[in-house]
Amino acid sequence: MQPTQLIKVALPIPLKQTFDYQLSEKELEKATLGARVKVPFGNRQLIGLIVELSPRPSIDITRIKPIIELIDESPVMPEHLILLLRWASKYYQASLGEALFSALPPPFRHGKALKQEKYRKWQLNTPDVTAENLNVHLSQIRKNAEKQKELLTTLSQSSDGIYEQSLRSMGFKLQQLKTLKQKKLITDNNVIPEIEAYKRRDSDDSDQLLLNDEQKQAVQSAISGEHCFQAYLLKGITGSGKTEVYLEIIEHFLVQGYQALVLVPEINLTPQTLLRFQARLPDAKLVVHHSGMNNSERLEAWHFCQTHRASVLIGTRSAVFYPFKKLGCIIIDEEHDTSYKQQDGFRYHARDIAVKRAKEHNCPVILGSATPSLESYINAREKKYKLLTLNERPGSIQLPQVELIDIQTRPLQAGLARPTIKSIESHLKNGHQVLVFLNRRGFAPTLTCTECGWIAKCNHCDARLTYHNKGHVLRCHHCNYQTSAPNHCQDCHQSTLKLLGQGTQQTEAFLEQTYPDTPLFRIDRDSVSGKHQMETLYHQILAEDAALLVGTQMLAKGHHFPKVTLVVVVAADDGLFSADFRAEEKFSQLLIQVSGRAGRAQQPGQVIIQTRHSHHAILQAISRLDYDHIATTLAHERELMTLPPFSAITNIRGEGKNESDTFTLLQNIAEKITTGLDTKQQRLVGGGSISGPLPSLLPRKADRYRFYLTLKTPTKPQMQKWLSSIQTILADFTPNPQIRISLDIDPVEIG
Ligand SMILES: Nc1ncnc2c1ncn2[C@@H]1O[C@H](COP(=O)(O)OP(=O)(O)OP(=O)(O)O)[C@@H](O)[C@H]1O
Ligand SMILES: [Zn+2]
Repeated sequence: MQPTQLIKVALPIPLKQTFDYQLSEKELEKATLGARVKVPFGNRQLIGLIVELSPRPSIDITRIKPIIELIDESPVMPEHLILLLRWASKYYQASLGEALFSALPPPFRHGKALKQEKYRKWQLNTPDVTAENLNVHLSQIRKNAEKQKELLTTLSQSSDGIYEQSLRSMGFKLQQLKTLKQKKLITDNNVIPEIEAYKRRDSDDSDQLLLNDEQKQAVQSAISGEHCFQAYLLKGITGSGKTEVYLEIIEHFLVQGYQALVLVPEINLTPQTLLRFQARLPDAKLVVHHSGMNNSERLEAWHFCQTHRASVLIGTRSAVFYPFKKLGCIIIDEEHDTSYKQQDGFRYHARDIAVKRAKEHNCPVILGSATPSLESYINAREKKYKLLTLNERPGSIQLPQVELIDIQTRPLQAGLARPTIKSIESHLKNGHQVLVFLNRRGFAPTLTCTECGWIAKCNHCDARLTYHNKGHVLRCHHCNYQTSAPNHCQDCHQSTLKLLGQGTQQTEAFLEQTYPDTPLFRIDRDSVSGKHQMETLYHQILAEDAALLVGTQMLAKGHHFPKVTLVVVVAADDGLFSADFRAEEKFSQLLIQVSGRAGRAQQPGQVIIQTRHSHHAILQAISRLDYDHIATTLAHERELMTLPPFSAITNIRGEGKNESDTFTLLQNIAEKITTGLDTKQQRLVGGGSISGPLPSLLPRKADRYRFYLTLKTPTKPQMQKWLSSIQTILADFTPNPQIRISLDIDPVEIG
């Protein structure tokens, strides 16, 4: 066997290496990088991706097994994407195979064949067969094979071939094509259908808004670099028209024949967003990617991007891995949103990958937000990203007035203070809409006994059970355990049970009772399932005048409800005090986003934030909607404590059924890592430190105990060096099926 008949294959398994297989000569002719193969692996058969042709063998050549089948004759994944995922799998310490296969649409993972006929063109086998000598060849075809003759004649009339799809719609069969090919009369090749160039529309079109000066300036800066890499942070207050800026930038690149990738958090990929893009870019071939799509939709979207038949892809996190022919720009909307971080399996950060990707494609990337992540904030401050700012809302629209109402000593009704209720009343009376925000579903988060202090807790998690009035049940929001709600205390058996705290159902019940004639819409994960329902609700809300909207962040982020003039935050303090060093950042981002839903059209907006800590500096700054102050303060604190972005961290998580075994395993890993650091390595990793094991924020979830270790180094490259040197240490801990160890690089959440 020649080494040239070998390939390296990445398999969707946690093992980090790639595997050698051999091909027959015939297979070798057809094999390409990025094509799939079916291979034997132990006593299983797996689908893998070819990541190297003719490599040097990594094991004794006689032990290399042949593949079972070559599935594709053209790549399902282009080379540039394989390179990107190779980098990402290294950075995030995942196996290359797992990274590649998590990027591919699911049907590809299961070995489904790539549909080629749409793109296959057939023509005469020139120069042997031509229109001039056609009769000679026709006479070689069997007399009664009329269809074959007709097919050959048809092909002779087209100089550059005919798509297989067109031939089939003319009534020709695949078998006839194959027979003529066997006779060497015709040939086929895969071609990419041309797409029409995008045409800029007249600027007097009604869908196109006249940008204000700030917007114009932002667009100008972002397109001035033309086609070369530059990251921009578009910091624009809520309702300042960031989307219009994105659209203008995208159009600039479409006109030049480029494609655009737009990443949005799951919650923002609403039909309104799509309509807005379609209305503004009517000639753009738009495709979407989100978790609710079925397999064939995903496959089609993938094909369309790969062949440049789609010019704009709007998608959630994993859209960052779509193949593009000619990528012109990347937009990351609400770049601070933590849903860009994948929280299990291949734990990548789509924002960071997108920036890397823009570098590879040599194109600009625009990160937009009213409340940028501290990472991007600092990158802009250090001039790594160019800062573009929008400080005003277009037209004469003002930012809302924010008022803090201290509820420490006030009587509350269903969590609402008297002045809050009064304001709600006055906005409703004026025919406006009120959005009541409460980041907790269910009726009440705690059921307790007033006699003995018993609290209803989940049997499987370290968490309280939430009472849901629908069905009179207690439910765990972490593992979905559910039980019917007791009428007596489970400890002292007295009927002295009491519900504490508010969830959306309780606020809904109270408001429904108080304003029986006002339409009320509750929007949370229990009441709204799926995009269509949200879409219907959205239209109903738009059609109403005075109305009450009660909901969780599902309602509070990214939406544009023009009639909402009052936003009420029922309980602001959840999340202000937490062991998570990012808690204050996330808290401020959410509250400023929620506040930004008020007064987005002509009517001025008002925001009421109820809190028990109205003097807290963060809440004070939120009430001025002064995110800059918050970001600067938090950045200063992080710098003092050398926390990210002023250092790099990695969490090594352990999850197991037995608490002490899990703890001990992590402790042993920590010890091994510490003793493994000789002085030279110490220098290399900049005196990196390791802490823990500590219990996760939720120490037990679904009967598994969770601990984590934290590695910290001054910089990301140092972290990368350290991680590659401790790989063998981690691999040495024989995989214990009872305990799962995973690495989370640049984590956004503690456990
Ligand atoms: N130049 C403009 N002239 C008039 N209206 C505009 C202009 N730019 C944007 N708008 C309108 O302002 C509203 C808010 O714009 P958009 O949704 O783009 O803001 P945003 O910055 O993305 O807001 P958020 O971050 O709060 O989601 C929209 O209704 C939009 O049509
Ligand atoms: Zn639970």
